[in-house]
Amino acid sequence: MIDQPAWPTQLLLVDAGNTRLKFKLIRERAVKELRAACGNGEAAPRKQQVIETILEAESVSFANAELAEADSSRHLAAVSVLRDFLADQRHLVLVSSVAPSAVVTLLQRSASEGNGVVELARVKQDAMGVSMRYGAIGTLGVDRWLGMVAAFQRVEGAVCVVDCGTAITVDFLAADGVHEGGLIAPGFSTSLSSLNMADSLKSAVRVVALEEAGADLKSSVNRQERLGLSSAKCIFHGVDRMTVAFLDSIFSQVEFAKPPCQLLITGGGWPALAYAPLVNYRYVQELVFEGLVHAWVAGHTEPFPQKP
Ligand SMILES: Nc1ncnc2c1ncn2[C@@H]1O[C@H](COP(=O)(O)OP(=O)(O)OP(=O)(O)O)[C@@H](O)[C@H]1O
Ligand SMILES: CC(C)(CO)[C@@H](O)C(=O)NCCC(=O)O
Ligand SMILES: [K+]
Repeated sequence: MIDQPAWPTQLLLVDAGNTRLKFKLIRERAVKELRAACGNGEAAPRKQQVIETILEAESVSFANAELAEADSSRHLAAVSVLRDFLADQRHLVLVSSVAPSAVVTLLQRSASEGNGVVELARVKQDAMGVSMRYGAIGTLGVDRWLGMVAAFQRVEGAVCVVDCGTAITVDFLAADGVHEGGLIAPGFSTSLSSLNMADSLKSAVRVVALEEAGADLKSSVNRQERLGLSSAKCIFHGVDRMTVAFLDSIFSQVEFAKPPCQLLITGGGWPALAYAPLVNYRYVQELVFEGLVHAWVAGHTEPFPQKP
């Protein structure tokens, strides 16, 4: 554990995923509220205050820079947005990253130009009520861990976290915070692109995806009985049914869990599925951001680059 840094003027939260980089800015006024809720910085934060501050924070929309693998010019485009944004502020950049380390290095470089510092979340075996049982703890994705941390602070009981992005990840925590285990499956777009399709077909599938997103709710045909009469529709419905069948298997595990278990869904891929499960759930688009703040306040982030 490290000494907690002084409270910054503003907090920039960064979720560097496999495909995209997501930012959320907690402005000065909200940081002050958070600080007050956390006492002198040593006490545990009032969890609800953290949640509300994150939910209310403006700016999710200001930069959702697309990251393309092996395309650092796009990384740079994202980072230049940060650079403009962070100039002359005493800011702290909290990062969750499962992206290549070059991404974090770029973030750090631009943050330091603006007199800011970067702290990286790292998976901890036992922290904030959550206990990991992964064999090699360093191999667990920090985004999954932060999602579990945030979910447990919200629910304070058994919970299943489903994160829909490049991958669909599933993690179950028991009521005592012990990680029972998880699943990693390809996300919707990942499954689509894993088929070796001609480029013309790829764009046809994209068009179908857009049409279906709107037509879905109106259609009288059960989603798990839909068939295609074109290559694009066959592919789209194939991947859709595979994804939904996978999710349904998770949801029935939650439904019949004993003792009962709550369901928290996160990730930008969920709304795109336009899918209503039969179990009760809550959708929180930015669970990773909540987890980041909890982890920082509790001293579970580390300066980047690490001090020698
Ligand atoms: N029509 C669709 N139906 C279902 N899912 C879709 C559809 N279109 C896009 N998606 C999913 O939405 C995801 C976008 O969500 P999100 O922004 O959380 O993920 P990401 O940023 O791509 O992933 P990561 O966090 O790993 O970088 C895409 O990866 C894709 O899997
Ligand atoms: C599974 C992803 C890609 C989801 O973003 C990420 O959490 C990750 O890279 N995880 C490492 C593998 C693991 O969690 O065991
Ligand atoms: K993600």
